[in-house]
Amino acid sequence: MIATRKPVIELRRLHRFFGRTKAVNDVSFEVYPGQVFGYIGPNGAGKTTSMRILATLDLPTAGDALIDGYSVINDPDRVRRRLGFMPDAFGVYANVNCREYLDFFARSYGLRGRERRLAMDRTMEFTGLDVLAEKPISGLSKGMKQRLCLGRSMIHDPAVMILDEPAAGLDPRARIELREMIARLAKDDKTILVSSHILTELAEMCDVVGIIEQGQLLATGSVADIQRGQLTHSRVRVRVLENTEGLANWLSEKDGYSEIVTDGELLHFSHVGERAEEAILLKEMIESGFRIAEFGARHSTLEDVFLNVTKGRVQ
Ligand SMILES: Nc1ncnc2c1ncn2[C@@H]1O[C@H](COP(=O)(O)OP(=O)(O)OP(=O)(O)O)[C@@H](O)[C@H]1O
Repeated sequence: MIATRKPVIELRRLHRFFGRTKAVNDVSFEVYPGQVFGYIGPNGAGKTTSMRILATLDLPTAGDALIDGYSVINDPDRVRRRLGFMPDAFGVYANVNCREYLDFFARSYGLRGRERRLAMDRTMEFTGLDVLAEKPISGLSKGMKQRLCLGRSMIHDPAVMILDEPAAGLDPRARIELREMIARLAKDDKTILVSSHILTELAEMCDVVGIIEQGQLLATGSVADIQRGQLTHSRVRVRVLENTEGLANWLSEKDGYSEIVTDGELLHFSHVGERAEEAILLKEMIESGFRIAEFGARHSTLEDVFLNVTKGRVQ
């Protein structure tokens, strides 16, 4: 389905260096219409830098980034019209209420008359800010401020939205609401690039994720693909009706099983490999005459996968 379509967001061998810091170092990926792409990496990985280049707020040292086929270097105006950028930190003016704030951006995008009123109504309704229209921004909660910032980035109804760590600092309810808003935007056929340093925060809402560290993309694909590409780390717990020590000795002669510990009827061990190997192991245990009453494994979580892919390097 995707292969025949043109990408809406495209990074082509993007580089951005600040002195000796390689903030973005040869990053390429594509995002297709209607996709939500999760851009995940630890602090300082290069997410904001690449997003700012896409938003035409900075220029690459080398390479290019395209929105709907238009280059951020050669066609920044066309890029801006098609794109809404929600920065990780945004400034607000004192003594301005929500309606005035959004109206300011609507005017900045050149919306006039009925078109502007419709854009305001649509945005206020979408973000749930209609009930808070007259409230001064200074009195808004963090979650409401994020809604306002999302509203500001969608006021001109862009096809592409770039959201830089929108969930940072939000409480669980605000996070869920944000996730629902992103899902609604995706359903409206927006193409979305959303960043976070927490994989689990994005896993559910993204079709594809890209993991970046030290300016380099380490992995891209669906969360399931990335998980599959990793060897599973699991801690296995077996309850055997007798001869636990015998089972421990039997297991210690096999490759790939470590940290073997016995505790009465229980045997614990670690396994690094493919999950299917555990099913084969269980079958072999039974065939070797061990009376297995329980067999359970705790597999690595998404967070573990993220930690495995990245090395925690900073520059
Ligand atoms: N204007 C700048 N001048 C010098 N170095 C910069 C500049 N902007 C970013 N950097 C450096 O580039 C690297 C990448 O930073 P960037 O803000 O893109 O990371 P990030 O993945 O968005 O991190 P965070 O999650 O902390 O926002 C960091 O080492 C940062 O210090």
